[in-house]
Amino acid sequence: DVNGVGVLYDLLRSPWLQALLKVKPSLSARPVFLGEQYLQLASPSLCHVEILQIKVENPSVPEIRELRRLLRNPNLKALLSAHDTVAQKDFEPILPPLPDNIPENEEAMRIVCLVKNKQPLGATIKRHEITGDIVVARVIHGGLADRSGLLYAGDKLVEVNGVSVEGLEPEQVIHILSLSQGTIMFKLIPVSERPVSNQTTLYVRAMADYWPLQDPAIPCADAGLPFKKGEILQIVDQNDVLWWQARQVSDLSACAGLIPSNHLLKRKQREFWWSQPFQPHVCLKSTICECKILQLPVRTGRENYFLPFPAGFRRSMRLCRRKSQNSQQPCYARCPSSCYSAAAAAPYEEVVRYQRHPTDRNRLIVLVGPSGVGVNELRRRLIGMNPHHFQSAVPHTTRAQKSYEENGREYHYVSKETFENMVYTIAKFKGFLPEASRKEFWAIMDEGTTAARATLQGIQMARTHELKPYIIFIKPPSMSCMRQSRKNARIITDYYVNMKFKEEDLQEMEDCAKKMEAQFGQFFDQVIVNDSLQEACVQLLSAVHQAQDEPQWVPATWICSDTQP
Ligand SMILES: Nc1ncnc2c1ncn2[C@@H]1O[C@H](COP(=O)(O)OP(=O)(O)OP(=O)(O)O)[C@@H](O)[C@H]1O
Repeated sequence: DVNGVGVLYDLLRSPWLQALLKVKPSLSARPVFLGEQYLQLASPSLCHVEILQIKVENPSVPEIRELRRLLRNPNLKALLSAHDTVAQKDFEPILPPLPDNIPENEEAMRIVCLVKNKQPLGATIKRHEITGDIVVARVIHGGLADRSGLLYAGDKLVEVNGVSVEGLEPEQVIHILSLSQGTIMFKLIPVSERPVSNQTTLYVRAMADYWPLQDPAIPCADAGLPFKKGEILQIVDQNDVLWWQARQVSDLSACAGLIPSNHLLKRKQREFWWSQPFQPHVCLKSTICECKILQLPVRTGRENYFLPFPAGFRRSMRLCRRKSQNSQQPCYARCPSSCYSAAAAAPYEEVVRYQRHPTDRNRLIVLVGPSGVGVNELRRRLIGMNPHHFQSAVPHTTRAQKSYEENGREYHYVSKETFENMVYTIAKFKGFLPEASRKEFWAIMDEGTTAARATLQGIQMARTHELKPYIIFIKPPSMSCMRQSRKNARIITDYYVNMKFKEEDLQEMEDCAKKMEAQFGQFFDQVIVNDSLQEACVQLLSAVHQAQDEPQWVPATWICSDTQP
């Protein structure tokens, strides 16, 4: 972020500026003279600058008034002033002169100067297994090395600040770099054949958590990208079969990081499942040891210059194990198929952006939550707010019927198998949905303390291209908030009617919610914390509209299936 480049970038992408840029063609198509004003506009890519001449003639026309207001916008004036300032400055660093004693075979060498700063170079080094040379192991996509085009995987390091790296370990090279101040000079032999990258960008939903700092197998923990299940990742490099490069879709301007490939993460999950009693997402021991990170390039003038920054040494690792193993049943004894299927499932699900067409049927809205959290209350309130829009059909549930309830009044009580069959049938027979297509179609999945396996399958069954379910998790707030908000609320059990929530009810709700998040969190499109009923209701309403009217990430197979005959 040099002198607020991020701010400038945001400004250039701002909708009002985009709108202003769009004004120009319409002005030229329909000549409007607004007096003498010259305006220079820079496009977001900064690659072309447009001159817009506007003459004010008839200020009573609303569009002209709007345009004048936009032109007087202090942000725009500041942008133009920033543009002028930036354009006049020379950002090229002053480089030291090239050494006099350049060897005869210099054409095979590349000399690179680095100026230390706080940005990582985005490249790693390792010892070559056969030759023993120190080589650049990989260049991280979007990092400074990658953007500068000065460094390639396979480049062999010869000298650092005049010191030969022959016989040194990668850690020793990093140590030399860490002691260096100011400008650092590298000599390297460029790789003979640069790797050809014909990557296509892929978007995936992470179905597991990953913490690089807890993974002793990662080639360079500092270059790892941590992620949580449910997050959307942009995969930008799959050249390495074991370690891919990706970034969070929420921060696409960031440098990419290393993530385990599909196969590797799956293998980790499987190995973990067999080796651990019960502890999701623990990284496994491995002997793979690649590199340290080289950091901090700064683009320079005619030569390739960049600046290394000391990277931390590998952190020592310890496998996390469940503390009270003895008190736990082994995973396979408790829920064999859910855990195993979770471990066997693909760790990344390919997703695409999907915008429902107004004539498409509505997406199925699925509310998921622990019993008693307020799923039904929220649904009732929402339908009450707009009964014409929201279908008031009695939802189906897999939980047991309570004594005071009537089948078909609160819920249709169905077995897990029936629920799954029902969802399958809905998905199979397309004729079922058109009636519901003008209204929202609901499914409610409650989670009792023992129904984890079937509910997971239920969610998975519901995730079809026909229904395109939008899954909303209704989450209880913290215990202290629940004590407050549920002070006057009443629950009805099989034995007592209108009973107050007891401490253990709230605790059970919280435990159950944690379990649900741990097991199905990757499927949640949205999480709503039900503390204040009113606020939760507003959030639910907005979530439902978002699901139907705004682009969302959905499994790629849903869209491919749509195009199939
Ligand atoms: N945010 C809230 N604040 C106060 N009371 C609430 C809130 N949310 C729900 N309640 C109350 O908690 C009780 C249980 O809610 P509700 O019946 O909707 O739960 P549920 O999740 O549908 O559970 P079940 O599946 O067992 O029917 C109701 O009395 C409801 O009014």
